[in-house]
Amino acid sequence: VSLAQAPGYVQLNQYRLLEPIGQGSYGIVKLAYNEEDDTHYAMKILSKRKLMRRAGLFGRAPPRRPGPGPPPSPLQRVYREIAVLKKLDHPNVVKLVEVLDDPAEDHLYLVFQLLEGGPVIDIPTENPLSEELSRRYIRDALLGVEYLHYQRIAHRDIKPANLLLGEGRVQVADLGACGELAAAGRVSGTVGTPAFRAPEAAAPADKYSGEAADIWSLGVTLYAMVTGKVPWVGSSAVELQRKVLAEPLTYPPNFQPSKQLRHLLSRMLDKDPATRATLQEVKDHEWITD
Ligand SMILES: COc1ccc(C(=O)/C=C\Nc2cc(OC)c(C(=O)O)cc2Cl)cc1
Repeated sequence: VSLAQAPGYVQLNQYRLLEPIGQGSYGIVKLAYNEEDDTHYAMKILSKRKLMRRAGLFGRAPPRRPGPGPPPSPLQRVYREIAVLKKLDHPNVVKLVEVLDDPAEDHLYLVFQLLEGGPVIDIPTENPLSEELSRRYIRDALLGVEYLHYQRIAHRDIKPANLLLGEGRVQVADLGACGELAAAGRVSGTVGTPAFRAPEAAAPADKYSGEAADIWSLGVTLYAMVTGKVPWVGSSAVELQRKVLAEPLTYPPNFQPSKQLRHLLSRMLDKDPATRATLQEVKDHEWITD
């Protein structure tokens, strides 16, 4: 019996999967070519089994009593992300095109509009962005995050890898960690990326505000754009969290930020969420409106 030579690529409905273009704790993103409309897309591929395994228990038992139940499992979080993404429509938020979810299949495919420029910057780098370019990118990110907050959603994992460049503008990606701003008592500490996570993320959930944490992450992201590195590093999440809480903001020796930018970063990276700049104050800051 001659096995028909399987094609060297994976075909999924009208999509031909091509090379990987993104990788993270969530899974993998591949370039995909749609033969029907002769257009490329970004295909995010998730494994339901892997997501359930990360949940520890095999899919959490639903809370028996009303009120904030246990935090959603990673798989429930993905379905929440999908439901949220379908509702969203803003020039600075990624566009979910379609979801391929075969119940019999372990893989879940999220098809997104391709943002051909990819992440705004890959850190660490010796070639950071100019203040002018960083200003343009962070302005777009602010509009995207403002729209999410208006929809009562906190992103909770803002970082350069989730700010993608397409059609000359930045779009915010990856709502995998997002939380409803309204949901009280949700678990605050465990989402996001440690170097970009707000100092209060480990505080009790009622002290935690998703909006303020997003401003902090935007501040770390802006710092990363202009310096090419993150402000605090640690060999473990615990050591990093300690430094973020205790150590003052410093700049690399050969880097001289403008006075306005230094002021803006000190306002966004205020360790106290209660006095930290609000999104409106950032939008009105002279470095942004320059
Ligand atoms: C060099 O050229 C490149 C062009 C595009 C990319 C790219 O797109 C990467 C990730 N993409 C995404 C990730 C997401 O989550 C983690 C989500 C989401 O879940 O919202 C959506 C998208 Cl699109 C990379 C390199």
